[in-house]
Amino acid sequence: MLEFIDVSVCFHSGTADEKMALDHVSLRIEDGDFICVLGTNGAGKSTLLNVISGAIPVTSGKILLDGEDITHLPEHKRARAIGRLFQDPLKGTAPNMTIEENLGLAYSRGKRAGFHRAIKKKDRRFFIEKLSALHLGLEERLKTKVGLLSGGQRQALTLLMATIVTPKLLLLDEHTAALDPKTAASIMEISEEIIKQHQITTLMITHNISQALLYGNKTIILNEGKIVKVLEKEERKQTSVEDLLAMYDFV
Ligand SMILES: Nc1ncnc2c1ncn2[C@@H]1O[C@H](COP(=O)(O)OP(=O)(O)OP(=O)(O)O)[C@@H](O)[C@H]1O
Repeated sequence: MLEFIDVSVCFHSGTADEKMALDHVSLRIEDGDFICVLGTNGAGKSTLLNVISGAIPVTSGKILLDGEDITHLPEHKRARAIGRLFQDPLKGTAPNMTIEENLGLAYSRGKRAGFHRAIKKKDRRFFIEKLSALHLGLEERLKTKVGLLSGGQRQALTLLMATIVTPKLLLLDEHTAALDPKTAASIMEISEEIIKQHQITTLMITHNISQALLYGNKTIILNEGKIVKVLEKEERKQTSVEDLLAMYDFV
């Protein structure tokens, strides 16, 4: 379970550019929750994910993961428990390394031998099995350098890398936004399958309102650094895209 207790993030405090990107946010994310995060540009969505991953520090408040205070835990230490995907498919994989080397790195996350762990036959079989499940033919291309893959193939690989050791939390930051509609739909389908199969607690930022009501079990709406709405259960089922558009200005 992830808990935000009165978390604020203020950029350029005390200057003319002062910006309260998160404004006293309190939130409880239960194990297995799959939460879609909506909000206008600048609402604070990426900042929310950035403070969870440790990419930026909080100004005040606390973040607890499974009861442990991770507020000041460095990003690299949180990375063992938190998988993250960005809009840009080029982030998250090493282009000059092969598919199997990239998977090997992700697989050794949290293991003692770390970077230097050699890829064993058993690992290779496991990678082939995982890649086959993506239905992109990548299992035939273990020795291909990742820089040669298309955006969609690369995003699928990043998703696999982020989840090959099941994370406590998965953060998806508009991870299909840069892909063509067909590839985006396929990556979304693969994401949902992996999340469901391993019951991964997930936060997904999207600008697609119908997607935000369709996927996962909760939808939260951020505005000016505050959570202005949490939709779940019956209320979520009965909310339409038109309702949300009428309530909030998602420009
Ligand atoms: N590193 C930073 N330094 C200064 N200001 C920042 C920084 N990161 C974000 N901000 C500001 O904080 C506010 C929230 O930004 P954030 O990126 O979290 O919004 P967002 O909801 O993800 O927007 P978008 O949908 O455009 O990606 C914005 O006004 C932004 O300009």
